[in-house]
Amino acid sequence: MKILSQNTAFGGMQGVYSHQSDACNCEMTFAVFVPPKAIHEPCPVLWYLSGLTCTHANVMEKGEYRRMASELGLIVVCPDTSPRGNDVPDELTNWQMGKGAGFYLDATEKPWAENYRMYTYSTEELPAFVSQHFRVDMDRQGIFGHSMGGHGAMTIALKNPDRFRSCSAFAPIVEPSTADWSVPAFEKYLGPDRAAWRRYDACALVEDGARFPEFLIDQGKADGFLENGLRPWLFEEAVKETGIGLTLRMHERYDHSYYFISTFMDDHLRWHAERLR
Ligand SMILES: N[C@@H](CCC(=O)N[C@@H](CS)C(=O)NCC(=O)O)C(=O)O
Repeated sequence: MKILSQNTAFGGMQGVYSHQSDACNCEMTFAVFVPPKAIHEPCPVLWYLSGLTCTHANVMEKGEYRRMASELGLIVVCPDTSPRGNDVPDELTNWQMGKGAGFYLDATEKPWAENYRMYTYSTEELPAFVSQHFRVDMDRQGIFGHSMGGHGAMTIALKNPDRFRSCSAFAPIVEPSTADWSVPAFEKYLGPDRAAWRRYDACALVEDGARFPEFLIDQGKADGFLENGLRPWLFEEAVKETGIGLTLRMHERYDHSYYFISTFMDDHLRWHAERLR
């Protein structure tokens, strides 16, 4: 593991690290915040998955999670959103595909399948690596994210209900297989057979029988992507009569940015901490 930076914050440590990833076939960077409590005992771990165009750094710099994570004793891990490097295929002029747009899936189509394996990376390789290098209590894991990362968090929780005790999302893409900004990417990563897309679609997973106890979703009503990209009401519809709990909060005037995310960050951290006790 390479240490790229470590800074003391709120009595804990915000670090940025990199390692060679077998899943993505490239070097991957990630951020870990370790609260002071982890000096004495293993702490619960919360995975934050970011949205389109992001790296590990956006939430680290603008998410404002450290004070509350420190207080609650939560380790927060923030992976990158895609493979990186000069050898990794990309669409340079398209921010919804390629680098910064991994969609937390394992691509099956050329030329993407060589590197774009963010599902395996975020659910297997990175957790194994983090558990080796940090004092994490892997029996207490939660997952959350924003937009494309909200989609990642919800689909990963639905597919791994025994591993995660809590899940929440800021402005998630709840049905990427029908949303404007993800259909072209799914076609390229997964091919034309839409049956294969359902494993990476929260609404479809629920329709197909996947279950998770409950979700918290916050959504801004002034979010420009609400109508065509995000559409949380589709998930509200999908969970009806399934036993899945949903707290969906729609907020007047808030947009899609980190001003919105940081406003509700404390609520999400508390939501997770209560379920990771
Ligand atoms: N680049 C896009 C916006 C992409 C965008 O809003 N990305 C969100 C996630 S979906 C984000 O977190 N951006 C980085 C940031 O705000 O720091 C545009 O021009 O419309």
